[in-house]
Amino acid sequence: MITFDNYVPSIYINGRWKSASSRKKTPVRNPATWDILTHVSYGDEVDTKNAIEAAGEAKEGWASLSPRKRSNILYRAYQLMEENAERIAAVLTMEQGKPLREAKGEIKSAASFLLWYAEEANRLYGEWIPSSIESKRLSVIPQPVGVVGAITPWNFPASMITRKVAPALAAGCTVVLKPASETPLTAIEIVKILEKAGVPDGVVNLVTGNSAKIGDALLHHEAVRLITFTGSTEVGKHLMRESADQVKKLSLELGGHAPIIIFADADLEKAAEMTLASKFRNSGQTCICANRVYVEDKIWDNFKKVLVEKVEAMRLGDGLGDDVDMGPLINEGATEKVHEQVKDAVAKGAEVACGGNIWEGTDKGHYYLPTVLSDVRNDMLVMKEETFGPILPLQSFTSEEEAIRAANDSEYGLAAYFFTKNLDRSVRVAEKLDYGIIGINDVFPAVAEAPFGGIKQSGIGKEGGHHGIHEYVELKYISMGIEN
Ligand SMILES: NC(=O)C1=CN([C@@H]2O[C@H](COP(=O)(O)OP(=O)(O)OC[C@H]3O[C@@H](n4cnc5c(N)ncnc54)[C@H](OP(=O)(O)O)[C@@H]3O)[C@@H](O)[C@H]2O)C=CC1
Ligand SMILES: O=C(O)[C@H](O)CS(=O)(=O)O
Repeated sequence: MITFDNYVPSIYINGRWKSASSRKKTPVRNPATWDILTHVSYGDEVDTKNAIEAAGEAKEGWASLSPRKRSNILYRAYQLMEENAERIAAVLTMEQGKPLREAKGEIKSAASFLLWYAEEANRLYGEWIPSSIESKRLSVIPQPVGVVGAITPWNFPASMITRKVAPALAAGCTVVLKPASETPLTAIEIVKILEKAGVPDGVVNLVTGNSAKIGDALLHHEAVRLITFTGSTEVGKHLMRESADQVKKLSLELGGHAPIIIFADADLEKAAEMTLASKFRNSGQTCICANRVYVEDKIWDNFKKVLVEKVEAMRLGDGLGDDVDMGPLINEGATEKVHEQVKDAVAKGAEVACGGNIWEGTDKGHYYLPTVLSDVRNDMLVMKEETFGPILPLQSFTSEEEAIRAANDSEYGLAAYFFTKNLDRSVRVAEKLDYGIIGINDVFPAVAEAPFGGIKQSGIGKEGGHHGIHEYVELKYISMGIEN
Protein backbone atom coordinates (compact mmCIF):
# COMPACT_ATOMS: atom_id res chain seq x y z
CA MET A 1 0.00 0.00 0.00
CA ILE A 2 1.39 3.40 -0.98
CA THR A 3 1.10 6.29 1.51
CA PHE A 4 1.89 9.96 1.02
CA ASP A 5 3.05 12.75 3.31
CA ASN A 6 0.30 15.25 4.06
CA TYR A 7 1.86 17.62 1.52
CA VAL A 8 3.88 16.93 -1.63
CA PRO A 9 5.64 19.89 -3.33
CA SER A 10 4.49 19.52 -6.94
CA ILE A 11 6.07 22.45 -8.77
CA TYR A 12 9.33 21.60 -10.54
CA ILE A 13 11.24 24.50 -12.07
CA ASN A 14 14.82 24.49 -13.30
CA GLY A 15 15.57 21.18 -11.61
CA ARG A 16 14.14 22.07 -8.18
CA TRP A 17 10.96 20.84 -6.46
CA LYS A 18 9.14 23.68 -4.72
CA SER A 19 5.85 24.96 -3.34
CA ALA A 20 3.65 27.53 -5.07
CA SER A 21 4.87 31.11 -4.79
CA SER A 22 1.51 31.84 -3.11
CA ARG A 23 2.18 28.97 -0.67
CA LYS A 24 -1.33 27.72 -1.54
CA LYS A 25 -2.09 23.97 -1.46
CA THR A 26 -4.91 21.80 -2.79
CA PRO A 27 -6.12 18.30 -1.88
CA VAL A 28 -5.81 15.19 -4.04
CA ARG A 29 -8.63 12.67 -3.50
CA ASN A 30 -9.11 8.97 -4.18
CA PRO A 31 -12.26 8.74 -6.36
CA ALA A 32 -12.96 5.21 -5.03
CA THR A 33 -13.40 6.45 -1.44
CA TRP A 34 -13.33 10.27 -1.78
CA ASP A 35 -10.69 10.25 0.97
CA ILE A 36 -7.91 12.82 0.75
CA LEU A 37 -4.63 11.16 -0.29
CA THR A 38 -2.39 14.22 0.20
CA HIS A 39 -2.09 17.91 -0.73
CA VAL A 40 -0.04 19.42 -3.58
CA SER A 41 1.09 22.90 -4.58
CA TYR A 42 -1.55 25.19 -6.05
CA GLY A 43 0.44 27.26 -8.54
CA ASP A 44 -0.58 30.23 -10.64
CA GLU A 45 0.74 32.67 -13.26
CA VAL A 46 3.79 33.62 -11.16
CA ASP A 47 5.02 30.02 -11.00
CA THR A 48 4.19 29.54 -14.68
CA LYS A 49 6.20 32.60 -15.72
CA ASN A 50 9.19 31.28 -13.76
CA ALA A 51 8.80 27.88 -15.44
CA ILE A 52 8.59 29.39 -18.92
CA GLU A 53 11.74 31.46 -18.28
CA ALA A 54 13.60 28.34 -17.08
CA ALA A 55 12.47 26.47 -20.19
CA GLY A 56 13.60 29.41 -22.36
CA GLU A 57 17.05 29.46 -20.78
CA ALA A 58 17.46 25.68 -21.20
CA LYS A 59 16.23 25.65 -24.79
CA GLU A 60 19.52 26.32 -26.64
CA GLY A 61 21.60 23.84 -24.66
CA TRP A 62 19.04 21.04 -25.09
CA ALA A 63 18.54 21.66 -28.80
CA SER A 64 22.30 21.70 -29.37
CA LEU A 65 22.74 18.21 -27.89
CA SER A 66 23.14 15.53 -30.55
CA PRO A 67 19.91 13.59 -31.21
CA ARG A 68 21.73 10.50 -29.99
CA LYS A 69 22.33 12.12 -26.58
CA ARG A 70 18.66 13.16 -26.32
CA SER A 71 17.71 9.66 -27.44
CA ASN A 72 19.84 8.03 -24.74
CA ILE A 73 18.14 10.10 -22.03
CA LEU A 74 14.68 9.19 -23.36
CA TYR A 75 15.67 5.52 -23.52
CA ARG A 76 16.87 5.66 -19.89
CA ALA A 77 13.52 7.21 -18.93
CA TYR A 78 11.78 4.32 -20.70
CA GLN A 79 13.81 1.82 -18.69
CA LEU A 80 13.07 3.64 -15.41
CA MET A 81 9.35 3.73 -16.16
CA GLU A 82 9.35 0.01 -16.83
CA GLU A 83 11.31 -0.62 -13.60
CA ASN A 84 8.87 1.52 -11.56
CA ALA A 85 5.67 0.45 -13.33
CA GLU A 86 4.11 -1.24 -10.30
CA ARG A 87 4.46 1.86 -8.11
CA ILE A 88 3.31 4.35 -10.74
CA ALA A 89 0.32 2.17 -11.64
CA ALA A 90 -0.77 2.04 -7.99
CA VAL A 91 -0.41 5.82 -7.63
CA LEU A 92 -2.42 6.27 -10.83
CA THR A 93 -5.25 4.03 -9.63
CA MET A 94 -5.34 5.75 -6.24
CA GLU A 95 -5.84 9.22 -7.74
CA GLN A 96 -7.76 8.38 -10.95
CA GLY A 97 -9.75 5.27 -10.01
CA LYS A 98 -9.21 2.87 -12.92
CA PRO A 99 -8.64 -0.81 -12.06
CA LEU A 100 -4.99 -1.63 -11.37
CA ARG A 101 -4.90 -3.94 -14.39
CA GLU A 102 -5.83 -0.99 -16.63
CA ALA A 103 -3.37 1.31 -14.85
CA LYS A 104 -0.54 -1.18 -15.49
CA GLY A 105 -1.56 -1.24 -19.14
CA GLU A 106 -1.47 2.54 -19.26
CA ILE A 107 2.03 2.65 -17.78
CA LYS A 108 3.23 0.22 -20.45
CA SER A 109 1.61 2.43 -23.08
CA ALA A 110 3.17 5.56 -21.54
CA ALA A 111 6.61 3.90 -21.49
CA SER A 112 6.23 2.86 -25.13
CA PHE A 113 6.05 6.54 -26.19
CA LEU A 114 9.38 7.19 -24.42
CA LEU A 115 10.88 4.22 -26.29
CA TRP A 116 9.37 5.16 -29.66
CA TYR A 117 10.57 8.76 -29.52
CA ALA A 118 14.00 7.71 -28.19
CA GLU A 119 14.24 6.04 -31.60
CA GLU A 120 12.55 8.79 -33.62
CA ALA A 121 14.95 11.42 -32.20
CA ASN A 122 17.60 9.96 -34.52
CA ARG A 123 15.38 10.03 -37.61
CA LEU A 124 14.26 13.65 -37.83
CA TYR A 125 15.54 14.14 -41.38
CA GLY A 126 15.77 17.25 -43.54
CA GLU A 127 15.83 17.58 -47.34
CA TRP A 128 18.21 18.57 -50.14
CA ILE A 129 16.04 19.87 -53.02
CA PRO A 130 17.36 19.69 -56.62
CA SER A 131 17.49 23.35 -57.67
CA SER A 132 16.04 24.54 -60.98
CA ILE A 133 18.70 27.27 -60.91
CA GLU A 134 22.33 26.16 -61.31
CA SER A 135 23.67 28.87 -59.06
CA LYS A 136 21.52 27.81 -56.12
CA ARG A 137 21.48 25.00 -53.60
CA LEU A 138 18.22 24.42 -51.70
CA SER A 139 17.80 22.61 -48.39
CA VAL A 140 15.22 22.16 -45.63
CA ILE A 141 16.18 21.57 -42.01
CA PRO A 142 13.79 20.65 -39.15
CA GLN A 143 14.34 22.75 -36.03
CA PRO A 144 12.59 22.49 -32.63
CA VAL A 145 9.75 24.98 -32.11
CA GLY A 146 11.28 25.89 -28.71
CA VAL A 147 9.28 26.19 -25.48
CA VAL A 148 6.17 23.98 -25.40
CA GLY A 149 3.18 24.37 -23.09
CA ALA A 150 1.62 20.92 -22.45
CA ILE A 151 -1.81 20.57 -20.80
CA THR A 152 -3.12 17.08 -20.03
CA PRO A 153 -6.38 15.46 -18.79
CA TRP A 154 -7.10 13.20 -15.81
CA ASN A 155 -8.39 10.15 -17.65
CA PHE A 156 -4.99 8.86 -18.82
CA PRO A 157 -2.68 10.77 -16.49
CA ALA A 158 0.49 8.91 -17.57
CA SER A 159 0.19 8.22 -21.29
CA MET A 160 -1.23 11.66 -22.10
CA ILE A 161 1.96 13.17 -20.61
CA THR A 162 4.55 10.97 -22.37
CA ARG A 163 2.55 11.21 -25.64
CA LYS A 164 3.52 14.91 -25.58
CA VAL A 165 6.74 15.20 -23.58
CA ALA A 166 8.56 12.36 -25.37
CA PRO A 167 8.30 13.82 -28.93
CA ALA A 168 8.90 17.33 -27.60
CA LEU A 169 12.21 16.30 -25.96
CA ALA A 170 13.17 14.12 -28.94
CA ALA A 171 12.77 17.13 -31.26
CA GLY A 172 14.89 19.35 -28.97
CA CYS A 173 12.09 21.36 -27.36
CA THR A 174 11.73 22.29 -23.69
CA VAL A 175 8.45 21.86 -21.82
CA VAL A 176 6.18 23.44 -19.21
CA LEU A 177 3.67 20.76 -18.19
CA LYS A 178 0.32 21.38 -16.51
CA PRO A 179 -1.44 18.11 -15.57
CA ALA A 180 -5.09 17.82 -14.56
CA SER A 181 -5.89 18.88 -10.99
CA GLU A 182 -7.32 15.46 -10.22
CA THR A 183 -4.13 13.59 -11.13
CA PRO A 184 -0.95 15.49 -10.18
CA LEU A 185 0.71 12.54 -8.40
CA THR A 186 1.21 10.55 -11.60
CA ALA A 187 2.73 13.65 -13.23
CA ILE A 188 5.14 13.98 -10.29
CA GLU A 189 6.18 10.34 -10.71
CA ILE A 190 6.87 10.86 -14.43
CA VAL A 191 8.83 14.10 -13.93
CA LYS A 192 10.94 12.39 -11.24
CA ILE A 193 11.72 9.63 -13.75
CA LEU A 194 12.78 12.19 -16.38
CA GLU A 195 14.92 13.95 -13.74
CA LYS A 196 16.58 10.64 -12.80
CA ALA A 197 17.10 9.76 -16.47
CA GLY A 198 19.27 12.85 -16.82
CA VAL A 199 17.00 15.49 -18.38
CA PRO A 200 18.93 18.74 -17.69
CA ASP A 201 17.54 21.46 -15.40
CA GLY A 202 14.92 23.64 -17.08
CA VAL A 203 14.21 21.23 -19.95
CA VAL A 204 11.09 19.83 -18.29
CA ASN A 205 9.13 21.94 -15.80
CA LEU A 206 5.92 21.09 -13.91
CA VAL A 207 3.30 23.52 -12.65
CA THR A 208 0.20 22.25 -10.82
CA GLY A 209 -2.67 24.49 -9.72
CA ASN A 210 -5.07 27.06 -11.11
CA SER A 211 -5.68 25.82 -14.66
CA ALA A 212 -7.10 29.12 -15.97
CA LYS A 213 -4.21 31.20 -14.59
CA ILE A 214 -1.55 28.71 -15.67
CA GLY A 215 -3.18 28.38 -19.05
CA ASP A 216 -3.39 32.12 -19.59
CA ALA A 217 0.28 32.51 -18.65
CA LEU A 218 1.22 29.88 -21.25
CA LEU A 219 -1.07 31.42 -23.85
CA HIS A 220 0.21 34.96 -23.46
CA HIS A 221 3.98 34.52 -23.03
CA GLU A 222 5.89 35.12 -26.27
CA ALA A 223 8.46 32.43 -25.48
CA VAL A 224 5.82 29.67 -25.64
CA ARG A 225 5.60 28.71 -29.31
CA LEU A 226 3.38 25.61 -29.13
CA ILE A 227 0.43 24.61 -26.97
CA THR A 228 -0.24 20.87 -26.96
CA PHE A 229 -3.51 19.98 -25.27
CA THR A 230 -5.58 16.89 -24.60
CA GLY A 231 -9.00 17.44 -23.12
CA SER A 232 -12.47 18.68 -23.89
CA THR A 233 -13.42 20.35 -27.14
CA GLU A 234 -14.72 23.31 -25.13
CA VAL A 235 -11.33 24.04 -23.56
CA GLY A 236 -9.62 23.27 -26.86
CA LYS A 237 -11.64 26.02 -28.55
CA HIS A 238 -10.70 28.43 -25.76
CA LEU A 239 -7.01 27.67 -26.35
CA MET A 240 -7.45 28.17 -30.11
CA ARG A 241 -9.04 31.57 -29.61
CA GLU A 242 -6.42 32.75 -27.12
CA SER A 243 -3.47 31.40 -29.15
CA ALA A 244 -4.37 33.64 -32.09
CA ASP A 245 -2.92 36.73 -30.41
CA GLN A 246 0.64 35.42 -30.75
CA VAL A 247 -0.05 32.93 -33.58
CA LYS A 248 1.12 29.97 -31.54
CA LYS A 249 1.25 26.47 -33.00
CA LEU A 250 -1.43 24.13 -31.66
CA SER A 251 -1.77 20.37 -31.25
CA LEU A 252 -5.24 19.49 -29.96
CA GLU A 253 -6.60 16.06 -28.99
CA LEU A 254 -10.20 16.81 -28.07
CA GLY A 255 -13.53 15.10 -27.43
CA GLY A 256 -15.02 12.19 -29.29
CA HIS A 257 -18.31 10.34 -29.78
CA ALA A 258 -17.29 7.03 -31.34
CA PRO A 259 -19.81 4.90 -33.24
CA ILE A 260 -19.48 1.11 -33.44
CA ILE A 261 -21.27 -0.64 -36.34
CA ILE A 262 -22.02 -4.36 -35.94
CA PHE A 263 -22.77 -5.97 -39.29
CA ALA A 264 -24.69 -9.27 -39.47
CA ASP A 265 -21.65 -11.13 -40.78
CA ALA A 266 -19.51 -10.17 -37.75
CA ASP A 267 -18.18 -12.64 -35.20
CA LEU A 268 -20.97 -11.90 -32.72
CA GLU A 269 -19.20 -13.09 -29.56
CA LYS A 270 -16.03 -11.13 -30.40
CA ALA A 271 -18.02 -8.03 -31.39
CA ALA A 272 -19.95 -8.08 -28.10
CA GLU A 273 -16.77 -8.64 -26.07
CA MET A 274 -14.91 -5.80 -27.78
CA THR A 275 -17.89 -3.44 -27.62
CA LEU A 276 -18.00 -4.00 -23.86
CA ALA A 277 -14.22 -3.56 -23.54
CA SER A 278 -14.26 -0.32 -25.54
CA LYS A 279 -17.20 1.17 -23.68
CA PHE A 280 -16.38 0.30 -20.08
CA ARG A 281 -12.58 0.71 -20.09
CA ASN A 282 -11.80 3.43 -17.54
CA SER A 283 -15.53 3.48 -16.69
CA GLY A 284 -16.20 4.86 -20.17
CA GLN A 285 -14.01 7.91 -19.46
CA THR A 286 -12.00 7.75 -22.67
CA CYS A 287 -12.24 9.92 -25.74
CA ILE A 288 -12.15 6.96 -28.15
CA CYS A 289 -14.58 4.63 -26.38
CA ALA A 290 -17.80 3.45 -28.00
CA ASN A 291 -20.48 6.10 -27.44
CA ARG A 292 -23.20 4.60 -29.66
CA VAL A 293 -23.72 1.13 -31.17
CA TYR A 294 -25.47 0.46 -34.49
CA VAL A 295 -26.57 -3.18 -34.87
CA GLU A 296 -27.82 -4.70 -38.14
CA ASP A 297 -31.46 -5.61 -37.61
CA LYS A 298 -30.92 -9.29 -38.59
CA ILE A 299 -28.81 -9.88 -35.46
CA TRP A 300 -30.40 -7.29 -33.13
CA ASP A 301 -32.02 -9.69 -30.62
CA ASN A 302 -29.06 -12.05 -30.43
CA PHE A 303 -26.41 -9.33 -30.14
CA LYS A 304 -28.36 -7.39 -27.49
CA LYS A 305 -28.85 -10.58 -25.44
CA VAL A 306 -25.16 -11.56 -25.58
CA LEU A 307 -24.02 -8.00 -24.77
CA VAL A 308 -26.42 -7.45 -21.83
CA GLU A 309 -25.47 -10.79 -20.26
CA LYS A 310 -21.79 -9.77 -20.33
CA VAL A 311 -22.46 -6.27 -18.98
CA GLU A 312 -24.60 -7.58 -16.09
CA ALA A 313 -21.71 -9.86 -15.07
CA MET A 314 -19.29 -6.93 -14.59
CA ARG A 315 -17.93 -6.37 -11.06
CA LEU A 316 -17.61 -2.84 -9.69
CA GLY A 317 -15.32 -1.70 -6.90
CA ASP A 318 -12.14 0.04 -5.77
CA GLY A 319 -9.60 -0.23 -8.57
CA LEU A 320 -6.99 -1.56 -6.12
CA GLY A 321 -9.23 -4.55 -5.37
CA ASP A 322 -8.90 -7.95 -7.00
CA ASP A 323 -11.27 -8.98 -9.80
CA VAL A 324 -12.65 -5.49 -10.32
CA ASP A 325 -13.89 -4.89 -13.85
CA MET A 326 -14.83 -1.25 -13.42
CA GLY A 327 -13.92 1.43 -10.91
CA PRO A 328 -15.56 4.74 -9.94
CA LEU A 329 -16.05 7.81 -12.07
CA ILE A 330 -13.69 10.70 -11.39
CA ASN A 331 -16.08 12.68 -9.19
CA GLU A 332 -19.71 13.33 -8.23
CA GLY A 333 -20.23 15.72 -11.13
CA ALA A 334 -19.34 12.95 -13.57
CA THR A 335 -21.95 10.57 -12.16
CA GLU A 336 -24.57 13.34 -12.16
CA LYS A 337 -23.83 14.15 -15.84
CA VAL A 338 -24.09 10.48 -16.79
CA HIS A 339 -27.36 10.07 -14.87
CA GLU A 340 -28.79 13.16 -16.58
CA GLN A 341 -28.15 11.51 -19.97
CA VAL A 342 -29.91 8.32 -18.82
CA LYS A 343 -32.90 10.23 -17.45
CA ASP A 344 -33.15 12.26 -20.68
CA ALA A 345 -33.06 9.08 -22.81
CA VAL A 346 -35.70 7.31 -20.69
CA ALA A 347 -37.93 10.38 -20.73
CA LYS A 348 -37.76 10.28 -24.55
CA GLY A 349 -38.63 6.60 -24.73
CA ALA A 350 -35.40 4.62 -24.31
CA GLU A 351 -35.49 1.24 -22.59
CA VAL A 352 -32.94 0.47 -19.85
CA ALA A 353 -31.75 -3.03 -20.74
CA CYS A 354 -29.44 -3.08 -17.71
CA GLY A 355 -27.97 -0.63 -15.17
CA GLY A 356 -29.37 2.88 -15.42
CA ASN A 357 -28.51 4.23 -12.00
CA ILE A 358 -25.86 5.13 -9.46
CA TRP A 359 -24.35 1.99 -7.90
CA GLU A 360 -25.66 1.41 -4.39
CA GLY A 361 -22.88 -1.09 -3.55
CA THR A 362 -20.96 1.43 -1.47
CA ASP A 363 -21.49 4.70 0.35
CA LYS A 364 -18.03 6.03 -0.56
CA GLY A 365 -16.79 7.25 -3.93
CA HIS A 366 -18.81 7.85 -7.08
CA TYR A 367 -19.82 4.77 -9.09
CA TYR A 368 -22.36 4.31 -11.88
CA LEU A 369 -23.75 0.97 -13.03
CA PRO A 370 -22.62 -0.16 -16.51
CA THR A 371 -25.72 0.64 -18.53
CA VAL A 372 -27.16 -0.49 -21.87
CA LEU A 373 -30.02 1.48 -23.43
CA SER A 374 -32.13 0.34 -26.39
CA ASP A 375 -34.95 1.96 -28.40
CA VAL A 376 -32.86 5.14 -28.50
CA ARG A 377 -33.60 8.05 -30.79
CA ASN A 378 -31.20 10.58 -32.31
CA ASP A 379 -32.70 13.49 -30.33
CA MET A 380 -31.47 11.99 -27.04
CA LEU A 381 -28.45 13.69 -25.39
CA VAL A 382 -26.63 10.35 -25.18
CA MET A 383 -26.58 10.11 -28.98
CA LYS A 384 -25.07 13.58 -29.48
CA GLU A 385 -23.10 14.69 -26.42
CA GLU A 386 -19.93 12.91 -25.30
CA THR A 387 -20.98 10.72 -22.37
CA PHE A 388 -17.60 10.15 -20.70
CA GLY A 389 -19.24 7.44 -18.59
CA PRO A 390 -20.50 3.82 -18.70
CA ILE A 391 -23.61 4.29 -20.85
CA LEU A 392 -24.11 2.38 -24.10
CA PRO A 393 -27.06 3.22 -26.38
CA LEU A 394 -28.00 0.64 -29.05
CA GLN A 395 -29.79 1.42 -32.30
CA SER A 396 -30.63 -0.95 -35.20
CA PHE A 397 -30.06 -0.37 -38.92
CA THR A 398 -31.04 -2.14 -42.14
CA SER A 399 -28.52 -1.11 -44.81
CA GLU A 400 -24.79 -0.31 -44.93
CA GLU A 401 -25.56 3.18 -46.28
CA GLU A 402 -27.94 3.86 -43.39
CA ALA A 403 -25.30 2.78 -40.86
CA ILE A 404 -22.58 4.98 -42.38
CA ARG A 405 -24.93 7.99 -42.51
CA ALA A 406 -25.86 7.52 -38.85
CA ALA A 407 -22.26 6.98 -37.77
CA ASN A 408 -21.11 10.15 -39.56
CA ASP A 409 -23.90 12.26 -38.08
CA SER A 410 -21.70 13.90 -35.42
CA GLU A 411 -19.66 17.08 -34.90
CA TYR A 412 -16.87 14.82 -33.66
CA GLY A 413 -14.44 12.85 -35.80
CA LEU A 414 -11.99 11.08 -33.50
CA ALA A 415 -12.53 7.29 -33.70
CA ALA A 416 -15.07 4.93 -35.30
CA TYR A 417 -15.26 1.13 -35.36
CA PHE A 418 -17.05 -1.62 -37.21
CA PHE A 419 -17.20 -5.41 -37.18
CA THR A 420 -17.47 -7.46 -40.35
CA LYS A 421 -15.75 -10.38 -42.05
CA ASN A 422 -16.43 -8.97 -45.53
CA LEU A 423 -13.21 -7.62 -47.09
CA ASP A 424 -14.94 -5.44 -49.70
CA ARG A 425 -17.15 -3.94 -47.04
CA SER A 426 -14.11 -3.27 -44.84
CA VAL A 427 -12.57 -1.05 -47.51
CA ARG A 428 -15.85 0.68 -48.48
CA VAL A 429 -16.92 1.54 -44.93
CA ALA A 430 -13.43 2.54 -43.70
CA GLU A 431 -13.13 5.00 -46.59
CA LYS A 432 -16.58 6.52 -46.00
CA LEU A 433 -16.43 7.03 -42.23
CA ASP A 434 -15.44 10.66 -41.40
CA TYR A 435 -13.05 9.95 -38.53
CA GLY A 436 -9.32 10.28 -37.89
CA ILE A 437 -9.04 6.75 -36.49
CA ILE A 438 -10.86 3.65 -37.80
CA GLY A 439 -10.92 0.25 -36.05
CA ILE A 440 -11.99 -2.78 -38.10
CA ASN A 441 -12.71 -5.73 -35.77
CA ASP A 442 -10.52 -3.82 -33.29
CA VAL A 443 -11.29 -1.18 -30.66
CA PHE A 444 -7.78 -0.51 -29.26
CA PRO A 445 -6.05 1.52 -31.99
CA ALA A 446 -3.76 3.62 -29.76
CA VAL A 447 -0.13 2.50 -30.14
CA ALA A 448 3.04 4.60 -30.05
CA GLU A 449 3.99 3.73 -33.62
CA ALA A 450 0.77 5.02 -35.24
CA PRO A 451 -0.62 8.57 -35.71
CA PHE A 452 -3.48 9.18 -33.24
CA GLY A 453 -5.75 12.16 -33.75
CA GLY A 454 -9.17 13.39 -34.78
CA ILE A 455 -10.81 15.56 -37.43
CA LYS A 456 -13.74 18.00 -37.26
CA GLN A 457 -14.28 19.07 -33.63
CA SER A 458 -12.08 16.28 -32.25
CA GLY A 459 -8.88 18.15 -32.80
CA ILE A 460 -5.87 19.15 -34.88
CA GLY A 461 -2.61 17.24 -35.35
CA LYS A 462 -1.36 13.74 -34.59
CA GLU A 463 0.33 12.10 -31.61
CA GLY A 464 2.41 8.97 -32.05
CA GLY A 465 4.10 7.48 -35.09
CA HIS A 466 6.70 9.38 -37.09
CA HIS A 467 4.01 12.02 -37.72
CA GLY A 468 3.82 12.88 -34.03
CA ILE A 469 7.27 14.45 -33.77
CA HIS A 470 6.51 16.92 -36.57
CA GLU A 471 4.13 18.82 -34.30
CA TYR A 472 7.27 19.90 -32.40
CA VAL A 473 9.41 21.14 -35.29
CA GLU A 474 9.47 24.04 -37.70
CA LEU A 475 10.84 23.44 -41.21
CA LYS A 476 13.50 25.99 -42.17
CA TYR A 477 14.11 26.44 -45.92
CA ILE A 478 17.65 27.53 -46.88
CA SER A 479 18.33 28.94 -50.36
CA MET A 480 22.08 29.28 -51.00
CA GLY A 481 23.56 31.13 -53.97
CA ILE A 482 26.89 29.71 -55.15
CA GLU A 483 29.57 30.48 -57.70
CA ASN A 484 29.53 27.54 -60.21
N1 LIG B 1 -8.71 13.34 -27.88
C1 LIG B 1 -8.12 12.72 -26.86
O1 LIG B 1 -7.13 11.98 -27.00
C2 LIG B 1 -8.66 12.92 -25.48
C3 LIG B 1 -9.73 13.77 -25.21
N2 LIG B 1 -10.17 13.92 -23.91
C4 LIG B 1 -11.34 14.75 -23.63
O2 LIG B 1 -11.16 15.49 -22.40
C5 LIG B 1 -12.41 15.53 -21.69
C6 LIG B 1 -12.25 14.94 -20.33
O3 LIG B 1 -11.09 15.38 -19.73
P1 LIG B 1 -11.14 16.66 -18.78
O4 LIG B 1 -9.88 16.69 -17.99
O5 LIG B 1 -12.42 16.76 -18.04
O6 LIG B 1 -11.12 17.83 -19.84
P2 LIG B 1 -10.88 19.37 -19.57
O7 LIG B 1 -10.83 19.94 -20.90
O8 LIG B 1 -11.81 19.95 -18.56
O9 LIG B 1 -9.41 19.44 -18.88
C7 LIG B 1 -8.30 19.02 -19.58
C8 LIG B 1 -7.11 19.80 -19.06
O10 LIG B 1 -7.30 21.17 -19.36
C9 LIG B 1 -7.17 21.96 -18.19
N3 LIG B 1 -7.97 23.16 -18.31
C10 LIG B 1 -9.27 23.33 -18.03
N4 LIG B 1 -9.63 24.62 -18.27
C11 LIG B 1 -8.51 25.27 -18.70
C12 LIG B 1 -8.21 26.61 -19.11
N5 LIG B 1 -9.14 27.56 -19.12
N6 LIG B 1 -6.94 26.91 -19.50
C13 LIG B 1 -5.98 25.94 -19.49
N7 LIG B 1 -6.19 24.66 -19.10
C14 LIG B 1 -7.45 24.33 -18.73
C15 LIG B 1 -7.61 21.03 -17.08
O11 LIG B 1 -7.11 21.51 -15.85
P3 LIG B 1 -7.96 21.19 -14.52
O12 LIG B 1 -7.88 19.76 -14.30
O13 LIG B 1 -7.26 21.97 -13.45
O14 LIG B 1 -9.35 21.67 -14.76
C16 LIG B 1 -6.95 19.74 -17.53
O15 LIG B 1 -5.58 19.74 -17.19
C17 LIG B 1 -13.38 14.76 -22.50
O16 LIG B 1 -14.10 15.64 -23.33
C18 LIG B 1 -12.51 13.87 -23.37
O17 LIG B 1 -13.15 13.50 -24.56
C19 LIG B 1 -9.58 13.32 -22.85
C20 LIG B 1 -8.52 12.48 -23.11
C21 LIG B 1 -8.02 12.18 -24.43
O1 LIG C 1 -9.22 8.32 -24.60
C1 LIG C 1 -8.16 8.76 -24.24
O2 LIG C 1 -8.05 9.69 -23.50
C2 LIG C 1 -6.93 8.08 -24.72
O3 LIG C 1 -6.54 8.69 -25.91
C3 LIG C 1 -7.27 6.62 -24.87
S1 LIG C 1 -5.97 5.74 -25.50
O4 LIG C 1 -5.46 6.49 -26.67
O5 LIG C 1 -4.93 5.72 -24.45
O6 LIG C 1 -6.48 4.43 -25.86
